[in-house]
Amino acid sequence: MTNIGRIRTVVLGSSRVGKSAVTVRYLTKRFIGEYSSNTDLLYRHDVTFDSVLTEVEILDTCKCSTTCLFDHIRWGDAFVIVYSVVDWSSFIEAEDLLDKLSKLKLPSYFATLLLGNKRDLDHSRCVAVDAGQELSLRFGCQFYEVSAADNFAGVSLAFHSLLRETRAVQLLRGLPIRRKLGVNSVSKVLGTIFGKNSSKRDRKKRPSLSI
Ligand SMILES: Nc1nc2c(ncn2[C@@H]2O[C@H](COP(=O)(O)OP(=O)(O)OP(=O)(O)O)[C@@H](O)[C@H]2O)c(=O)[nH]1
Repeated sequence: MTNIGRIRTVVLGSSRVGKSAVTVRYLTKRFIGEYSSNTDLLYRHDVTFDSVLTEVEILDTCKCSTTCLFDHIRWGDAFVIVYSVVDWSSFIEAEDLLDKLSKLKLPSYFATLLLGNKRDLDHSRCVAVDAGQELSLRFGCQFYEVSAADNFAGVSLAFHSLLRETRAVQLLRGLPIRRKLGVNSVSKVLGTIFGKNSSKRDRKKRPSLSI
């Protein structure tokens, strides 16, 4: 099994949208109704998927200043932006967070998941699924709607999907930069190898082996 290192995940969003609920649901499979915490909490756990062991750190944030938000953005490789489907203002805040993220970090350095929580409260819903989908398309991030209260599978699927993408982003960033060859350059290289493009003068210069 290969260990490719660490993924730092930050869970952001308005207060009371269920940031702690989704984090704890993902980590323990349990739903705990009330969390009394007014500080950020850092969790660590190891995940194995596709036979690769990865150390995952998850920072469950609480409301913080702009400076502290910038620190979180700098720190993270993966971001879960949570809103509640029954709270329109939390959706607006999610949009604002996505905007800040896209302005402060290069796309090759992170992956993002937009997570609409509390879908079990469908009767009081004020954020349509389409609105979430459109927002995620605008910012090129993943999108899931879940209920931390009702369902472990959805939360788990959403986190795993984000972690997979983050790992891919990290792997891509680790690749050596190669000079990109355009179509013309490729045909030129092939022509040089097979001698099709070379002029008469060039042909004379080509090394030849006489026995
Ligand atoms: N119905 C329903 N309630 C939920 C769900 N997830 C969380 N809650 C409830 O929403 C409230 C807030 O949940 P938290 O997980 O503490 O939310 P938070 O975003 O971490 O809140 P802060 O730490 O205050 O920012 C609690 O009463 C939870 O029981 C859900 O999926 N469905």
